Amino acid sequence: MAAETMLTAQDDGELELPYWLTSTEEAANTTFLQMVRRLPRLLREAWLLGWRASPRTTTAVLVLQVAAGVAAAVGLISVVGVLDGLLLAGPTPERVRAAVPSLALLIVALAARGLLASAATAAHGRLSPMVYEAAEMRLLDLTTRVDLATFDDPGWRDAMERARDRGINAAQQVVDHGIEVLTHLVGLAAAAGVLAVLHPALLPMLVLAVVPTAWAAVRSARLGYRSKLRLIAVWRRQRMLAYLLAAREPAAELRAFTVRRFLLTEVGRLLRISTLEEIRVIGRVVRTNLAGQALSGLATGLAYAMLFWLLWSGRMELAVAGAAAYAINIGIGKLSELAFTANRVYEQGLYFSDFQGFCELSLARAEAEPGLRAPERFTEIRLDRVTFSYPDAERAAVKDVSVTLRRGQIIALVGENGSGKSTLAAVLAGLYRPQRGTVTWDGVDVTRFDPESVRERVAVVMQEPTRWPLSARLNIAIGRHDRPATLARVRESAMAGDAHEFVMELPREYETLLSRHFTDGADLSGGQWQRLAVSRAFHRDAPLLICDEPTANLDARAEHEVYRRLRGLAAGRTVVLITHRMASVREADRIYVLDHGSVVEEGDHQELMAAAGLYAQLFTLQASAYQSA
Ligand SMILES: Nc1ncnc2c1ncn2[C@@H]1O[C@H](COP(=O)(O)OP(=O)(O)OP(=O)(O)O)[C@@H](O)[C@H]1O
Repeated sequence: MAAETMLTAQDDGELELPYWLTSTEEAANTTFLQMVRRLPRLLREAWLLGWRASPRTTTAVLVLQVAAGVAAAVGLISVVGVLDGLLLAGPTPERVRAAVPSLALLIVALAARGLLASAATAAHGRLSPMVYEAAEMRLLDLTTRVDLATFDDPGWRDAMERARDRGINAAQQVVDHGIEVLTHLVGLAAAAGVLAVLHPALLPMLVLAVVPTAWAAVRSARLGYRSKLRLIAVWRRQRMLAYLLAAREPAAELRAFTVRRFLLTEVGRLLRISTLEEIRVIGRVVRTNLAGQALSGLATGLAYAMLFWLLWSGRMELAVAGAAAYAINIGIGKLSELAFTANRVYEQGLYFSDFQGFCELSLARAEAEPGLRAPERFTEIRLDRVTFSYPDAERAAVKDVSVTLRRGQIIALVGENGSGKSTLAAVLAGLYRPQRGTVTWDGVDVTRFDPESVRERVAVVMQEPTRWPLSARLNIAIGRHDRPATLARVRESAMAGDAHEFVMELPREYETLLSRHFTDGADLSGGQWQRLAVSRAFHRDAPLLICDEPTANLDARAEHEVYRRLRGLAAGRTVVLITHRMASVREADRIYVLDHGSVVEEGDHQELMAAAGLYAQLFTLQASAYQSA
């Protein structure tokens, strides 16, 4: 059974996946030192990210956080002053008096730190969602800017999934933790400065105490990231299947084919794999952190032992030792916080690099936008020896095809399933760029036109039209969303597409929301959706209309109507028609017959019938089926 062979988790929890579920990406092999070296770049990127979202708020957060850090540092120095004063030799009132100025400074510093930290938190609270918004918008902008072929590239889709999955959040967190790192750095500088003044030998002890914790944190982050990298394809598939189990559209087929158990088993298997992997990783993370903490504890003990030795051997005064003990305590706290937040920056930086990687990849794949706009109308579109292959495909979907479309003509593309008709239509619509050959509009190569302007001259009725979760009116008007659409115009388009009648029967007529996912939403039948798609294409009012099986779901009357109107529309326009219904093709001005991506016959109906080739075969087969029925 397929489910049996799909995925297996070995006893030790290692992943064994089919080839299409493994990520080809190399795992993160960063070492601790590399992480430390990477930190300044990440902090700079965090700054840039915040700056792009809001320069004012980013500056405010930074200034306030650093000022709060400075106030905390002043507080620390004044505590040392207080201890110094209190632990002096001499009568108590004098010692108290000596400590008073430092105490006053401590109170002022604490109050200032409180105020500054609150203001910083408020500014930070504003900045964080702004960064999220900017990151999400950037991702969506780039996702929609790449050409359609990129969407068929599994590598790009994997990168997009990773960027979507954690990248946007990571962008926000890199900024959040990046700011905290700066604050802790200021605090640490104060503690280290105090210690260096009190006794320089104590400083390395401080560092020694924190290195193991930092190492453990970085190693844990890396373990987690590597495991996520390995699991990303598993999650993607699991989410896809979980969506199908919960979505409305496949609900009927799911029950009719009683595939519930089969799919549940698949989802369960995928979940099991990720659970096993996560349990395995968490075990290793806990062991790593335990080792880090034990070593840190040992080093802290050593720092205090050194302090006692300095005191015992008379190398340090009691007052100084008291202040040093306090500074060590604070310093270790600051260093731990710094290690923790720096590691958070590094950890999120790994996911953030997915976000950046995706942005770079998409920018490289973004369509070129030459300044020349496609002409409003054309007389002739010519495809000359065009070849197009999908990414990773072994065989070209369209091979060496030459086609000429003239204004006012109806051109039909026929052929068996998979012969390349839809792909050729997509090339005509400017959705795919051929790898070989040229497409010219009145002699000008389309690559010289802004691709968006080419597509503006084309209206397409897709094989599976998109069911936009919008009102019936907008589902038609979206065909020309850039122009104001009066209800009268929308109604006209609906009439042309034979959709007006059923729309008027909907509870709120043109304002009815066409989505069952919302209250009061309505759904349409397959044929009604198709008529709406035809209306949308009519509404687009473009010189080139491409209809990819526009009538597959239509009843005989509706089909007849659509073709009658299509013929009417062809005057002054060009219509490309893809259909398996040979009777609808008869009246086309020119028919191209495709087989395995190549044009094998062309001509009008009479010529092709006379040639007695593939077209005649397909036509006679259908005609005889009708006659015998
Ligand atoms: N997005 C895609 N990615 C990879 N290969 C694809 C993609 N779409 C189609 N193909 C492949 O390209 C070839 C031509 O497909 P196309 O959809 O153009 O055929 P068609 O003639 O329109 O078929 P049908 O009559 O079934 O609609 C097929 O072998 C198909 O497997």
